[in-house]
Amino acid sequence: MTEVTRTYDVTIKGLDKKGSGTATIRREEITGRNKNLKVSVPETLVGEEVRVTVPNALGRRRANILPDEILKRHPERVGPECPHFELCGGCVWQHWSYEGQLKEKHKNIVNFLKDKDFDPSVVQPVIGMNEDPWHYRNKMEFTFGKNGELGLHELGNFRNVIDLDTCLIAGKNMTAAMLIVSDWAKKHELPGYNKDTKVGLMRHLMIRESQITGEMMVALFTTDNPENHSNILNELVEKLTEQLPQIESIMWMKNTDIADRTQSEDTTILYGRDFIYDEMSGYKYRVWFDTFFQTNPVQAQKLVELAIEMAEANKEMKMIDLFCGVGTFSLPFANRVKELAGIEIVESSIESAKRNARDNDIDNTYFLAQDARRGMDKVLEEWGTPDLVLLDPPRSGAGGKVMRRIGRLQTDKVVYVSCNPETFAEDIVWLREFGYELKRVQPVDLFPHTVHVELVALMSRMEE
Ligand SMILES: C[S@@+](CC[C@H](N)C(=O)[O-])C[C@H]1O[C@@H](n2cnc3c(N)ncnc32)[C@H](O)[C@@H]1O
Repeated sequence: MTEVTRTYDVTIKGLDKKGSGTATIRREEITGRNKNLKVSVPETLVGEEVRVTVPNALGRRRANILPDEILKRHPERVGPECPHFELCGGCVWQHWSYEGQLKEKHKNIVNFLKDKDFDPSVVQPVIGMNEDPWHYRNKMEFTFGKNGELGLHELGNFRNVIDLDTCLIAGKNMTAAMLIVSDWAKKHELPGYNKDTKVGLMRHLMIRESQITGEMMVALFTTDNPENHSNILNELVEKLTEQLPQIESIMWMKNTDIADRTQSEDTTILYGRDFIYDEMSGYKYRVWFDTFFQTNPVQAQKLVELAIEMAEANKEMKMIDLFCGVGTFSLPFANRVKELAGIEIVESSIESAKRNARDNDIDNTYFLAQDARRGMDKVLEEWGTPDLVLLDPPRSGAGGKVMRRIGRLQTDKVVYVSCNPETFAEDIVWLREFGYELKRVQPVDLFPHTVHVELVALMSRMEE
């Protein structure tokens, strides 16, 4: 029998890493043999019965398909708040009650730890944004579509852009700025960049907004020089600054690289300066367009407070802040310890960390721009041995070499801040080998309505 487009009713059995429901469909192929097709069904929940239409796809073993209909609803299913939810790839769990999302995030952490034989009872309930889990982001990157749309990528399709008129996770002023740029670009029929043909002018729009100082940055990423568009740029600057006087930086970036990233070969300041001031935990930071700065400041501040509490830092201690970025943890810690060494691979972040320390009258820090492993060797040689290590690696984790290096130091405590429970669980296996015990894991939800979760964990050296 020939395989054709067919509709199936399936039960969602689990969730994949992207937060989509998963199910298996047994179906007859052209050869007459029955084969399994694994389907990922976004916007569904475990236990739900859903109807899906599977397109004709011979020999395919996996498919990603939006549901036609939910036949049996999960009790925690809620109506999405955002009108763009169904198509927009920005947040994947708006159909799930916030409480349900937090329980799932907790369960994921517990499961990753169980897999590595850690005691899961040390995992505390996730600290969420229960009062208001919306408009939490201080940075957004929007994309221009090839037909002039401006918004976020379509769910499961990076070629298409959803033309947004609202975004419920972005700060409200950020949406207002996005709409001003969107109207301006459409009025002047500025062509969006086509990723296939590599032709077109407008690529990305980055907006930053400090929730404390209120300062905003608007950065346009394009394929051309601003001089070729000078007749329409004043209009944009006037509109933005009239309606949003808190904007302190408007920039035009030229980016002709094929990589689909917000990077700049040549930056032109159209208005104000090339950075904004932000604040976190009471410390002042300069934030450039390419600075890694925690995107949910309300919750990030909780991470910092938890790390301080777990570390029990005191003025006798020397500590290393590994993967320190611009110093989000370094500055508050530096005021509590004798000396702090920060290590980070991105040179501009280290320059920024040094400047942030100076701006905040902190003079007991030593910052080094180097990769974590070599940086540790150099710090130990030139600066000395720490009494405490704090690490906050990227999603890929710190890796065995770095973790063994930390383990060999035999500090009493290691505080690990993680944005990926899977790599966190893999990394801390190494510390266990060096005699450390997992004492406490406190998850914090920095990204409501997405699958991501952060955590702070305390590892202590076991008594001999
Ligand atoms: C999750 S961020 C944390 C930054 C900082 N702790 C904060 O909260 O702002 C991870 C940082 O690790 C840095 N990084 C990535 N790979 C690295 C490596 N191999 N060695 C050192 N730093 C690295 C990134 O540039 C980034 O700043």
